[in-house]
Amino acid sequence: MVLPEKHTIIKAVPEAESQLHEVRNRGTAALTPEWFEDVAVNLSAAERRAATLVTRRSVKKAWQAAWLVRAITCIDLTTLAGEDTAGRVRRLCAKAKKPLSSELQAALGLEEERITTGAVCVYPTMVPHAVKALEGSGIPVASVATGFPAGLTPLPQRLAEIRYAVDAGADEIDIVITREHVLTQNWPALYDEVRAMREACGPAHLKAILATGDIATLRNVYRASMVAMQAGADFIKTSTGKEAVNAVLPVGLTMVRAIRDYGALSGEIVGFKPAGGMRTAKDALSWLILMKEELGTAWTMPDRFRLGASTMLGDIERQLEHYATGRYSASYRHALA
Ligand SMILES: O=C[C@H](O)COP(=O)(O)O
Repeated sequence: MVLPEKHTIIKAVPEAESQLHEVRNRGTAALTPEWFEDVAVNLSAAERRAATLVTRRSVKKAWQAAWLVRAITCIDLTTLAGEDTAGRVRRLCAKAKKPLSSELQAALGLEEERITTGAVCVYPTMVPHAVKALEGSGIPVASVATGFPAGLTPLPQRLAEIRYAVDAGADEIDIVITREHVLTQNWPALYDEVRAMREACGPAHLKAILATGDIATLRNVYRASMVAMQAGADFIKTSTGKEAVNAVLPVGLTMVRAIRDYGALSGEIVGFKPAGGMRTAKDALSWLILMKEELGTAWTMPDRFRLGASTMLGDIERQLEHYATGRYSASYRHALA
């Protein structure tokens, strides 16, 4: 069955190999506090804006299916568990290479399209397994590093961990920042730390995890976002998935406004990755709406937007299956992701 809206859905599939933005964020030559020290963030205004963004705009039918396909292409399919094994990583990579069954792709009119997730995200010692399993697929391997999730190991070890993951073949490094630097407003220390991490990454893209659930206020979130970007982060990311509060929209709104402001001041482009606690297709749609409304369509593509999630793909598959067949499949059929 080819749906009449086929073209709407096909347009959702980004060009192949577009996961990594070619142009890196150069950051600023030195910490520039004038860009953030006087900025205030109003919590209730951010909450109101985040709530109306997702209720005002509803995405239906073919458009919804299209957006869900786009969401898949932006997922950093993640496993960050103590019980990770080579086998588990290989299964995850197989899912990343083919997130939708051939039948479902055909039912959506996408049989000719190459649909993959945006990346696979793993712990450093799992990188070699992921690199091998994804060889030739063009899917980037992302590795967390720097003492993830707390980041409280000495800096030389954290930098060595980045180099280990890059040497093993990671294309992207998800670093965690020292939350204490934010809580004590020690912006020079945060800038220097992220700069050193960016150096250690070499050609690998750096995603800076701010662990926003740990840094108390939206003002801190805005400031930490600015400092990480000034230090050369290619992406800023909300959370590790291990904090008590992970990706939430008012925080995301604050971060994307910081990306917008930083872009206007520096001319540089930085991507955004909400991560942690996102489980449903509806979550994916909410974040895509936020990106489109605040930063425009270019920020709904995998080179500028990723969804860090270990389990969201399963619900997206179910919703797409419902769209294509009118029936919901049992969730156990989509157990892996
Ligand atoms: O970066 C990704 C997160 O660790 C995934 O969190 P999650 O398991 O809550 O989806």
